Amino acid sequence: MKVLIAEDDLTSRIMLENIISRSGFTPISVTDGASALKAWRQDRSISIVVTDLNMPFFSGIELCATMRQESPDRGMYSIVVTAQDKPGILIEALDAGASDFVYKPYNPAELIARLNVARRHMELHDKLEVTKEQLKHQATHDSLTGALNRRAIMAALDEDISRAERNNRHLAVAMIDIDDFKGINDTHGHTAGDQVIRYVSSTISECIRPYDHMGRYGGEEFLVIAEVESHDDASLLFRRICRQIADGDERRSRRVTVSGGVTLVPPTARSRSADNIINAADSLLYQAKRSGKNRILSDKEWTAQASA
Ligand SMILES: Nc1nc2c(ncn2[C@@H]2O[C@H](COP(=O)(O)OP(=O)(O)OP(=O)(O)O)[C@@H](O)[C@H]2O)c(=O)[nH]1
Repeated sequence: MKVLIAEDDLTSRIMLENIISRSGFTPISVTDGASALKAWRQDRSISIVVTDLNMPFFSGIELCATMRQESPDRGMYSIVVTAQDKPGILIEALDAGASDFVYKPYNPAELIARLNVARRHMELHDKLEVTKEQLKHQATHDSLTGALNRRAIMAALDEDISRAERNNRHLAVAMIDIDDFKGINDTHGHTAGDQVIRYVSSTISECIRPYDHMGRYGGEEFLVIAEVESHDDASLLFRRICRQIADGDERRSRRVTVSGGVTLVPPTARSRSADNIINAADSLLYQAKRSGKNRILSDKEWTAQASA
């Protein structure tokens, strides 16, 4: 764990460096508050700061206050060290954002004990951050496939519609459903059904680009949002997905196929809401199922078929 030392006095700085490295930390030394702030901004792995109070240009209290104001959520533990015994200085430092305060001359053992408190504090903070990330992931991802869950893919759809409008881009939105999935469950069991869901999910994500989105919309239904150039571009992409799912895994005793409906959202279609887009993709999916399955039908293809 790195400890940033801000101390203008050479003797005090060397003493701090010794104590800090003997306690198993990695010391990083600077000689004034402004350099300390710069180092802290540049290196996000610095979480503990030991600072002198009076330094040229920028005091230890100003340093603690600025760090707190700039990054209130960043894990940080700051210890102000001073020989100054001005009444109220301890309260002033703690109120400004310092975590601890030590008077000089200090007992090295006491400073080490305080650094160990800082270490425990930061370890707990890091564990909480990991748990927070895990909970965020669980809240937005489907546990079977690891894909975005319904709430998250719908949120992505809203964001993608706005971004596509802003950037004058076309979006293709597809609803994809596994064919005869009930039969797979009934014949091969629920676990085999789950494997098929995972296979379809991973195949779709392999076929789209990193900035496109896909999520599990329902049991065996997936919503895919891709940025495309045109109708033809969209048809090409979803035909490839459909083919890849049907042909991609030759080890399967039973061929897995999907059907889908893909609707193109041009940048000018400002009035189209997410619900409206989902309904359009859903009714094209219904037509794809009715017209024989193992196909993904776009609105252009459907219009052409209907008027033929
Ligand atoms: N194994 C498994 N099955 C699921 C899951 N979620 C939904 N299902 C099943 O998916 C099946 C969906 O069947 P249907 O809606 O009748 O559709 P289908 O058999 O695919 O028929 P078509 O859509 O017309 O091709 C149901 O039997 C559900 O129980 C899941 O997480 N795991």
